[in-house]
Amino acid sequence: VVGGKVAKPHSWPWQVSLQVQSGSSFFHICGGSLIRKGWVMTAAHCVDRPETYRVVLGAHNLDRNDGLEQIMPVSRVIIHPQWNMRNVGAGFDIALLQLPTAATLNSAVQLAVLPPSGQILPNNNPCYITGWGLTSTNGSLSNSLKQARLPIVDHQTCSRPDWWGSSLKTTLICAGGGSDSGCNGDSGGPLNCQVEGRYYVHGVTSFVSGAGCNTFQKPTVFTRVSAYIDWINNVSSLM
Ligand SMILES: CC(C)C[C@H](NC(=O)C(F)(F)F)C(=O)N[N@@+](C)(CC(=O)Nc1ccc(C(C)C)cc1)Cc1ccccc1
Repeated sequence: VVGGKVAKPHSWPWQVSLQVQSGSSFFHICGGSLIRKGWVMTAAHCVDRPETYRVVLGAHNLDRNDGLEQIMPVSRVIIHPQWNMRNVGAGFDIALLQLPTAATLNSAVQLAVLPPSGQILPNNNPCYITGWGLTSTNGSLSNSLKQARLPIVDHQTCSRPDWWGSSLKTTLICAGGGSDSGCNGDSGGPLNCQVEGRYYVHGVTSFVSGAGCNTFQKPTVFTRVSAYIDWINNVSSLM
């Protein structure tokens, strides 16, 4: 997250750190959201390669244990069947990770609330991106979870030629476009949008401009969760 601030610990209790094993240690590669006790939603591009993954629930500072973390291996990776890593622009950048056992819900670990199928938020709807991603375009990961306020940019604006252009699919959401943005390592994490006083996970962080994470008029782009509710329900009802 470029800009924004360090989040109050455990204030986004569905936020997950997706980590990959390298030798005897694990390192953060992406965010995710706990959507069922046994299921995490993330971006397909995060789990494109066959690696040994684990998820950390209830974390705040990835370098320090505060005793509220739950660490789980990933028992199954289900990538959207229409995802094509050679065509990120087509969308479908969403995947579900099955956990071997159900997470324990408590003050630090809660389920994300997903929006109704098909819901489209209005321009400027308040939303927050959260993640441990780079804090500047060529910078480093944050060890503490960060948040930045990224208001929704409606499709009409975001698909303008000097914004993301007409190829921007309606199954994607834009948010931000100013000095705050997502960045590498925030991928797969939630876009938390306030609707009538409650937070819903409306987006899965997908991409930013290759010219720089917080490039003017290139808002952070998210998979629109409300376009995939049926798929999510079908997959996460599997045992
Ligand atoms: C792996 C890609 C497909 C998605 C990756 N996503 C992220 O980093 C995210 F923002 F989600 F945290 C990304 O944007 N990667 N970049 C490598 C940029 C990138 O690949 N962006 C991009 C933009 C558009 C498209 C399609 C729509 C043409 C594909 C990739 C990050 C970057 C940005 C600035 C400087 C250096 C690195």
